[in-house]
Amino acid sequence: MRRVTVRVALIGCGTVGTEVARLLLTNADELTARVGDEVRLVGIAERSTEAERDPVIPRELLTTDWQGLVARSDVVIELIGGVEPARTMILGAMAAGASVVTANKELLGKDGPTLYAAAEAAGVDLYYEAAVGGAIPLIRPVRESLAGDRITRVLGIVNGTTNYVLDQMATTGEDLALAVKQAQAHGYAEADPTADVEGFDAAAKAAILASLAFHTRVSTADVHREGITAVTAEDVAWAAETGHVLKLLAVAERLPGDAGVVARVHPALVPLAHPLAGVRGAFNAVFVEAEAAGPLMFYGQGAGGVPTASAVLGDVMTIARHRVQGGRGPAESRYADLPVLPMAQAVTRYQVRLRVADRPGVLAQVAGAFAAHDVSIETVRQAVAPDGSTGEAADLLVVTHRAKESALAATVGALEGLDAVSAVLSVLRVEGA
Ligand SMILES: NC(=O)C1=CN([C@@H]2O[C@H](COP(=O)(O)OP(=O)(O)OC[C@H]3O[C@@H](n4cnc5c(N)ncnc54)[C@H](OP(=O)(O)O)[C@@H]3O)[C@@H](O)[C@H]2O)C=CC1
Ligand SMILES: N[C@@H](CC=O)C(=O)O
Repeated sequence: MRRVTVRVALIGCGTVGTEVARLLLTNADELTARVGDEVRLVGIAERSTEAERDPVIPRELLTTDWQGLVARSDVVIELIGGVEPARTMILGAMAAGASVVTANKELLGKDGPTLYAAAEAAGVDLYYEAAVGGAIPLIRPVRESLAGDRITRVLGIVNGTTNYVLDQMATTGEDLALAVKQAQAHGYAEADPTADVEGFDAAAKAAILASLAFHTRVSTADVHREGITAVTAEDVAWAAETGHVLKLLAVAERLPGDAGVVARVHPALVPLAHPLAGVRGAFNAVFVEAEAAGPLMFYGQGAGGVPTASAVLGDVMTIARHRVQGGRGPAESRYADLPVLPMAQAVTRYQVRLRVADRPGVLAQVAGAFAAHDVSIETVRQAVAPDGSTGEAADLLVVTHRAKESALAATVGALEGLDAVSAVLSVLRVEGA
């Protein structure tokens, strides 16, 4: 009889866990053949063994005793999400000698170093490809394939739910609340979708990517975060009117001269000609720019049980091969230890929409406010609302060259102080131009 070499335990059998179990069970022979020894799902820990499950899940695999399960496993897959009890379970698994696969970006973004340290101390693997970009191979290229290069920037769409919601708002005119409900029904959203729409999920992913890309510890709290709840139908319409589409972007940059790292998540205007503009539904796409490799684009399904399960299984297979053939995955690398700088240091372009008095000299006053704060104007034009409405006042649309966030904030303050400006209607960052 074949010796069981790699015993796999699953904790959490929801949207992703069910699909992971399905792949492990239905493809067991093939996975075994690829590893060279048996890969077997030995148990699934859940809160209750009585809850309704997909028929693919054999009841005899279910247990509520995660500690007992972990004690008889070589690889533990954590798919419950959240900080606790997931952290305790992962640390318990490692202390018992098991390697861990997790998709838990919330925990990694808040407390990744504790997990890395525990993996190191126990001499086990920690893999988390599914934590960023769902099915897209992204962590491994950043952590391993680009280990000999110098990454300067990571820019992309890393949250499937918000991309789906903004896409629905732009293409069907649906409102945000309804689109979020649909994203939940598709299995894209987090257990609490606030994590998606308020940008927490994308911020955690930005922190994970920035830490790996810049060999520096960046936690979720270091990431400037704005979600999509303040995005209005008018913003979406204005984006289209000006040849853009609104996307929730994650941007992490190494500043020139290694002055530091800035990581941010916010809605941004993307020009229609840019590849990110064509990323629809729950798909994700991430540009990684490295000094030698140049720009690389990673694209694919960023959320959903089945695609995410593919990434989880890839990690299980890597660990299984390590168990059979020897070897270990990379440890945390934070030798660069660059300062993590606040949003005020970020540099980008802006589109500012202003309502001004329709009288001579106003344009000069507005231009003066930008110039006084060293923000260079690229274009300025009188805007006509997408619904064609006009009034006694005029709306101006100002697009700037690249400027520091602090300079733009000071400019907006100055504009608000001008009596010719009755309102700053919107300020949106422009990326990818
Ligand atoms: N859904 C997606 O598209 C993606 C999800 N992820 C990540 O994957 C992880 C799982 O997500 P997802 O499958 O969507 O989440 P779900 O909420 O669908 O599933 C979580 C499962 O874990 C169970 N669970 C919760 N607490 C415990 C516990 N203490 N002990 C045992 N089981 C528990 C839940 O049981 P109960 O039903 O009783 O609450 C549920 O079955 C999360 O970290 C998420 O961020 C990553 C990429 C994509
Ligand atoms: N809720 C997340 C799931 C994948 O990480 C998303 O919508 O991207």
